[in-house]
Amino acid sequence: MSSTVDSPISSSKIQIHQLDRLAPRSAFLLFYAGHPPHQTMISSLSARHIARIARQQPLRLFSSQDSLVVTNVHEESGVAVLAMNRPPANSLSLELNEAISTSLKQIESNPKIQSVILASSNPTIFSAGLDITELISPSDERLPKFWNSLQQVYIDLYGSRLATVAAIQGHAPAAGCMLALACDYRIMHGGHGEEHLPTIGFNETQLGIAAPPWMGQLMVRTIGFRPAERALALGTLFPPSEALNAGVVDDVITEQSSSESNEVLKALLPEALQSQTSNPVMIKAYEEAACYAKIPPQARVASKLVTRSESLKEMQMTREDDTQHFCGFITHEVVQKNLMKYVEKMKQRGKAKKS
Ligand SMILES: CCCCCCCCCCC/C=C/C(=O)SCCNC(=O)CCNC(=O)[C@H](O)C(C)(C)COP(=O)(O)OP(=O)(O)OC[C@H]1O[C@@H](n2cnc3c(N)ncnc32)[C@H](O)[C@@H]1OP(=O)(O)O
Repeated sequence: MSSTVDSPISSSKIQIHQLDRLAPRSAFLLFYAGHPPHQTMISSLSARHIARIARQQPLRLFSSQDSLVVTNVHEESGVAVLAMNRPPANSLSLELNEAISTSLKQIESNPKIQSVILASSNPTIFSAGLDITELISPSDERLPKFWNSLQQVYIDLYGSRLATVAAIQGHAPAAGCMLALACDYRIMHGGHGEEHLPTIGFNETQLGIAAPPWMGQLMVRTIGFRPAERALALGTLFPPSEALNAGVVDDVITEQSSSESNEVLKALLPEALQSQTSNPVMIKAYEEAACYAKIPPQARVASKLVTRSESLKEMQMTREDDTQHFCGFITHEVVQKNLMKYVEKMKQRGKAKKS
């Protein structure tokens, strides 16, 4: 038996072939069909259940509005998109970190996909870094779990078999910058006039904290020792042109979106990102991702291992110590005071903006 299900969240159609007999592979089947996956919800439905609903009515696996991450794959070009979707600022909570790792692994499990674009459904913020509320008066149980989930995102992104391209539409401070630096290629939007320039960098010292060694070293490996040493100490947030000059990003796109939407992007982007089909950062990110996807994968992955395996090994070896340092540091009284002050300032700024 074969039936087709109209997906409410993308224009793609899912072919369901003899789904009743594919119980253990149902999530895979949906994923291969190009449907944005959401592991929790998919795994909570049995294949038999899905098949029954599929015969009767359009299948709504999840709503893109309440997914922390939205994904889609375009097998023809070998490119996928993984977009963070946690309003208002894509700040990294335990759950968002886990969703990024899970979705990346799901994309990796499709042998037809060679590249992934890491993007944001927010057109002005790539990611605001760690969710600062995770750091204030944290519980003893959640804090190490939270940090572990961030380490895991780094390991998964930096060590991915996929070519990873960061489409940085807007701000990317601290751990938001880490996500971008863990990718293979970074494209940043040049901003809309001098007053609305997005920035990228490790601003931790401005919050009274310091980037952990693996994050700091990521900047060192990207822009070189001396510039990184200075940027880390000062907590520099680079506007686009400075980020390009320093080598924090590989490309800056200053042109405005055109009115014509790009046909490939229409097929590639998840519904939550359909407004970005004429966005020059996305267009460039797709071109770059497709370019990587054409390189013989074994050779591409081997070359990535040459530059990344040592630091990944080091990360694995020091991971537990890193978690202990982090928890000790964050729960220190002085650090807690600094963080509270910072959040207070952030809230005041938000209020002033709204009034
Ligand atoms: C020896 C070893 C020791 C190891 C020790 C380790 C120590 C820890 C290392 C941690 C490493 C990583 C750290 C981080 O990532 S910390 C987070 C850093 N991020 C920031 O500082 C960004 C703060 N946000 C901003 O500057 C702006 O919001 C931004 C430029 C991103 C966007 O500005 P915009 O004007 O467009 O938007 P708003 O400011 O109005 O923000 C919208 C709403 O989002 C909320 N928000 C923003 N950022 C965060 C955040 N990071 N966490 C939680 N919430 C955030 C903001 O409050 C607004 O909310 P409301 O709409 O409710 O007002």
